[in-house]
Amino acid sequence: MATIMPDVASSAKAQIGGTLDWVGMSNIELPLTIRADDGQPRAVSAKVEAFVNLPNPQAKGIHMSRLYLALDQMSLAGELNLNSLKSLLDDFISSHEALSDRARVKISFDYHLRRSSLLSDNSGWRSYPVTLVGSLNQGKLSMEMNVDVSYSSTCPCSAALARQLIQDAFNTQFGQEQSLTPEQVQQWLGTTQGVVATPHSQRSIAEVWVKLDPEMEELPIVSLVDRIESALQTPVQAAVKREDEQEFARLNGQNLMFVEDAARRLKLALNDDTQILDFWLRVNHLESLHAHDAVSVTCKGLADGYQP
Ligand SMILES: Nc1nc2c(ncn2[C@@H]2O[C@H](COP(=O)(O)OP(=O)(O)OP(=O)(O)O)[C@@H](O)[C@H]2O)c(=O)[nH]1
Repeated sequence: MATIMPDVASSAKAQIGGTLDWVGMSNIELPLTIRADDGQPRAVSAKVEAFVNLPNPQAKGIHMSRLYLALDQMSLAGELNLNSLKSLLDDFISSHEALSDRARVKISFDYHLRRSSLLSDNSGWRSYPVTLVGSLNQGKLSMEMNVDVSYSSTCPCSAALARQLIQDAFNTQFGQEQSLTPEQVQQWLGTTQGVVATPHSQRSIAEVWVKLDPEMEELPIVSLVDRIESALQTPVQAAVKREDEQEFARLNGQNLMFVEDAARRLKLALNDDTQILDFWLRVNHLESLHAHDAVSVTCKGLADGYQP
């Protein structure tokens, strides 16, 4: 005869009563197959947080194994897309009938994309940290996605100061010359005395959160990364030959950016996308001039939307 095991989650009362906003698990290890908007199913190694609420102040606890098994089933069932996320949240609630009326899941993974070189006929992998957050609140579904994009930012102030030093060096070198030829100047410009100072650039990170239309079927990872990179113009590169490096230098010189400029570029680009219901973004310039970072934060500005 099977032993009857005690089940305190169902039978015991809470020692101290009180409603709880979220109860669940974090750092759940989960292999998943993601299908984003490039149509290519891709295996990722995800870390997951899963929660339900506990509105009954006397209920001892939730059933953690049920949340875990619903996630496990999703991982085995096929590709993760917005529909499977919705069913997962429904499972969280239905497996906690009479206990919970809200559910939340957060799935974090790195998504690799092939990126073409700037000029040469090459391509390589770039990795983008992605987080999906789905929540179900008394039947109301909300889907959010975050992607972090690395790029290069060259300081406009530093560029102007460097140009002034170059002008000064030109005056010192040629100020007394009566007959200066273009060849002389061109030759001089190709030396380190000619370009006597260079502006500083920094590795920069745009953290972008978007609210997705729950009716959407595909995860818009690729279109969001493309939109962000094309607004910034200087994404970190994968495969780089000399012609690509020279083009990168040109793009940096033609897209000088303070942290304010980068945030405004992204705001404009995201406002243009009708699939994005709301957004919040933070750009971080990991300065090379000083040890602290320059940061700017903005959002779409909806009254009931993301707040800065
Ligand atoms: N609720 C809760 N469970 C925890 C916690 N830490 C570990 N667990 C364990 O999670 C395990 C799974 O819980 P349940 O889902 O209730 O497991 P179960 O009773 O076998 O499953 P059901 O019969 O479906 O309820 C239990 O063995 C708990 O001890 C905690 O802080 N809260």
